[in-house]
Amino acid sequence: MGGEAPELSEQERAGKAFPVSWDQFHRDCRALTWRLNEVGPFHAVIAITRGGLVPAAIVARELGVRVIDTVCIASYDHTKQGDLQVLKGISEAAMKLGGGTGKGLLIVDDLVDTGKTGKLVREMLPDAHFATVYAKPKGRPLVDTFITEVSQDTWIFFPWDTALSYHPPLRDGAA
Ligand SMILES: O=P(O)(O)OC[C@H]1O[C@H](OP(=O)(O)OP(=O)(O)O)[C@H](O)[C@@H]1O
Ligand code: HPA
Ligand SMILES: [Mg+2]
Repeated sequence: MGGEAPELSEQERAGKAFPVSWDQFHRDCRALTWRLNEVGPFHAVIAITRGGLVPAAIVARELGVRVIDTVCIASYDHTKQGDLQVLKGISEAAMKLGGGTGKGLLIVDDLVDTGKTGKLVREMLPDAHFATVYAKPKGRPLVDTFITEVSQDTWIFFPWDTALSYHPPLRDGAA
């Protein structure tokens, strides 16, 4: 009977919550672009889907880059990380722009956590510049430019994954 404890999701293990609003996310993406503007110019932006699509659009708009490609990777099923699956690689046209190694290309993602996703994309484009909006300590060494670091035991809630909802008063036991 019943002995096994239910496996905790990464989010449950994380413990701390870091909710990000659309407004905050937009400001953080603009701050990221200020830093990237010192590093570029870039021939193209490569968004790691799906989370990288939103910052990639904002960053590309600010930098005036109109060539945007995707690398499509699935790993987290809501909050649990499984094996990484590359559903779509980098296009031939973007590869050509980066001279086969990614030189002059800008890879964008919303965050690095363990760094597994970033590592895989870096292997595809070793000379590209890798930027994320947020970084956790384990993944941080993989990133060239980021804006905000949060602790490894923090779960970031993005605005496209969340909705406003009722929150009970502290007096009634709200955390
Ligand atoms: O550093 P890691 O531990 O690899 O985690 C970071 C990756 O995880 C999330 O993507 P996810 O796989 O959940 O897919 P999504 O972007 O489609 O939501 C996030 O957008 C990063 O791409
Ligand atoms: O902290 C996180 N928030 C949202 N998605 C994620 N994918 C890996 N880590 C995270
Ligand atoms: Mg992602």
